[in-house]
Amino acid sequence: MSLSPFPHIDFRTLRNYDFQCLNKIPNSRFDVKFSNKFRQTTRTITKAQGSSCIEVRGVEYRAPGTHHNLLQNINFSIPERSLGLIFGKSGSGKTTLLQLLSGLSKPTSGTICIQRYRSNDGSPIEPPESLSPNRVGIVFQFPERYFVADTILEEVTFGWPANTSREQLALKLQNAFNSVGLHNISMEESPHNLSGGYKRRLALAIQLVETPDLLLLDEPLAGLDWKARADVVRLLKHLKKEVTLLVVSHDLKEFSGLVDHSWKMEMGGNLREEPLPFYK
Ligand SMILES: Nc1ncnc2c1ncn2[C@@H]1O[C@H](COP(=O)(O)OP(=O)(O)OP(=O)(O)O)[C@@H](O)[C@H]1O
Repeated sequence: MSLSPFPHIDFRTLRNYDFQCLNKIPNSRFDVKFSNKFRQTTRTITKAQGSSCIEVRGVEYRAPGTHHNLLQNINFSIPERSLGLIFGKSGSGKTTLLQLLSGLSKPTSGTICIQRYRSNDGSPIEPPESLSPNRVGIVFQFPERYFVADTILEEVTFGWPANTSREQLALKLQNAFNSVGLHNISMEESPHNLSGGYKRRLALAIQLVETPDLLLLDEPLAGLDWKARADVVRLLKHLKKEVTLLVVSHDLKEFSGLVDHSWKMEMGGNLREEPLPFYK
């Protein structure tokens, strides 16, 4: 029996997301889905977005072959290089939303715009630059279940285009591994032999080699012991200086020190802004 929560997705190809369906609009800023009011909605968003990395407006989702929406009129935005957290009961629709944001499924209506406003050296980009689809990374819940290779090197480079130069690859790997504190481990080791916390670091590194501007994380602390949890939280605190993070988690206390914006997903798929409870 497959453990995958997404049995329809071939995880072997996931790192080469097929986003072509999302690039229909020239200069579209990675607009996913367009209701009949698409043009009007897009104009409104352009005015409103300031320096947000992601703008979600009026997004609804109904799974194919079903009759009710799993997500209802979702609206939110996240500024660049900040950490947003979505919490809420099991079954409320959090993972479904991440799937839409990552392009794995398409909204029934509404728009999702992901843009970057600064270049890597921090200077502003004018006008805002469209993100190519591979600028969004996603780390699924229990990502280690989907490790497929015998060595860490193969795991990280799985699915990379054959024409990537060795120099390019080495540089990207070095940066990603430094970011997650994996620089001291052997690339020849099996990913399955790593500790729980190091497996999560590797899953993050796999996404970071692509240098995404937006990284989505589904329950990044699930199944880890207290030490590994603290480790991952520290790591994310460091990472949000480089990349915009959107985390789905039940672990509010652990994240309370690093969350910039938070939303609660209500049962039935309604998202509303809600500060985290205060923890001493
Ligand atoms: N393809 C689908 N067809 C019908 N219903 C679906 C489909 N995918 C998800 N659902 C339903 O949508 C609801 C939201 O699921 P989702 O996994 O997004 O919730 P969640 O908030 O992430 O839950 P958890 O915290 O347990 O991961 C659930 O009731 C689920 O059964």
